[in-house]
Amino acid sequence: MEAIELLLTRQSCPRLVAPAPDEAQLKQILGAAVRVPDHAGLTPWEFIIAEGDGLTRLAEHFVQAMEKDGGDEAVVAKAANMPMRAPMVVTVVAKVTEHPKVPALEQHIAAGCACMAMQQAAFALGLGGIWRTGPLAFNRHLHQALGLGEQDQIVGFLYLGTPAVKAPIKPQKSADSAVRYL
Ligand SMILES: Cc1cc2nc3c(=O)[nH]c(=O)nc-3n(C[C@H](O)[C@H](O)[C@H](O)COP(=O)(O)O)c2cc1C
Repeated sequence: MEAIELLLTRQSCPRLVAPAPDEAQLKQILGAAVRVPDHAGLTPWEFIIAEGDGLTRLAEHFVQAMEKDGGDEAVVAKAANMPMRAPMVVTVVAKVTEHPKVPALEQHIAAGCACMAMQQAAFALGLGGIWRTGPLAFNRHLHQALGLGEQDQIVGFLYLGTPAVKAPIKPQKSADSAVRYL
């Protein structure tokens, strides 16, 4: 796939099934992640990969975090199922450090770029992915369970796998309404 074709046709895939990215594919996906712009070379990210039993552990963390947050039965049951929507879930964390020239926002953006690059790499490899967040991304109980520091932030749960159906590519979007010239 041409790079420009990837950039103009990338789309999310919410319905994902096994197989997950294999070892070689995952290496390329992670390689794309760490290739993104990174002010001052802080590598302000961590990728927590859940696959197989890891998905069950992630679901347990989700459940406990929601319970500690006072979530009702329906909310907790929904959380338990979330990681089961794909054969692999990568929790993308912005690992934020104090830096005189690189504010936290830039470190969050860099981690977000990494998430996007991974989705694009998966798409280019014929796999599917969708970037999700929701309240759990901001849940401090989950952050603690995953060993995040006080300044760290989950910027995305990247669901990866094989598209369950071959969805048609969505029509091209126009940027016209978002553009103005000075
Ligand atoms: C930071 C961020 C968080 C998102 N969180 C969710 C989410 O929790 N649930 C969801 O369905 N889509 C979420 N999305 C949107 C999807 O990733 C996706 O972009 C959207 O469904 C549109 O599909 P497309 O990427 O094919 O245009 C999020 C996107 C971003 C950038």
